Amino acid sequence: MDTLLELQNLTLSLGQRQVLGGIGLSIARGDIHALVGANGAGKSCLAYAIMGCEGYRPQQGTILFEGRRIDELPIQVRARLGITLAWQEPARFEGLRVSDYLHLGSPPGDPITALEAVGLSPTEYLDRPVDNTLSGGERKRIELAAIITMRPKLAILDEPAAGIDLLSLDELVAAIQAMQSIGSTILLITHVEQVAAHADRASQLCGGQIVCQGETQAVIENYKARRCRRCDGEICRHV
Ligand SMILES: Nc1ncnc2c1ncn2[C@@H]1O[C@H](COP(=O)(O)OP(=O)(O)OP(=O)(O)O)[C@@H](O)[C@H]1O
Repeated sequence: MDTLLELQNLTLSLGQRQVLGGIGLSIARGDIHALVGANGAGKSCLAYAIMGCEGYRPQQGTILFEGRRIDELPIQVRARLGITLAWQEPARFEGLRVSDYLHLGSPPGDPITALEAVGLSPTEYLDRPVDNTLSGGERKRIELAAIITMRPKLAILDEPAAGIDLLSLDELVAAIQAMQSIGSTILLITHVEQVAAHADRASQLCGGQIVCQGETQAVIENYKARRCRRCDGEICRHV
């Protein structure tokens, strides 16, 4: 396997609370890897730790990206190496138009193709401001379009389906697959089975620990059946 990202024994405490406890995870280059788990399982914290967000530096463990240790590197260096994160709450930029936003940093991809990939009409959206005059779902799609234009090596998507209407979930999946087809590897954090089901592999998180990983459907079934190693093989108390 050509491993893009490898986490070894990653442990993160915030204040008195341990939110990640000895995470081991490998993600293959080119894969969509789904991360599932109940509210509070630690999915977003893991995303922030990989991205290098302020305040989320692990106390223990190693993060390897393309075989290079990155856990001591600041967020902007990790971004330059090709890691990007789409936050659970999509960004607002008062005064910035969608076309400016999609051209920020002169990304390699074409903003028009990217907007079409997320199901938004370029003629209708390019001149609109990226502020609260857009719905949450529209901002979420525009953020995904920005990632498509960036062509990162690793895109971490935190709940990309949040705020996306049920009928548009297939379009969201198509946009994620478009990212994959242009070479990005995707860590896909989602509660929506219809979206997670399209991943190549998956991991299940409970209480800051990976309790199951492997073939996507098997992990989803394990999660839905509430099987959880951490909860002593009993019904998971956290689902
Ligand atoms: N800055 C912080 N300080 C203290 N505790 C935090 C902080 N951020 C998150 N936590 C706690 O860490 C745990 C994991 O939170 P996280 O946001 O990673 O969960 P999640 O799996 O993404 O949940 P959800 O599905 O609800 O988004 C939670 O118990 C949360 O309250």
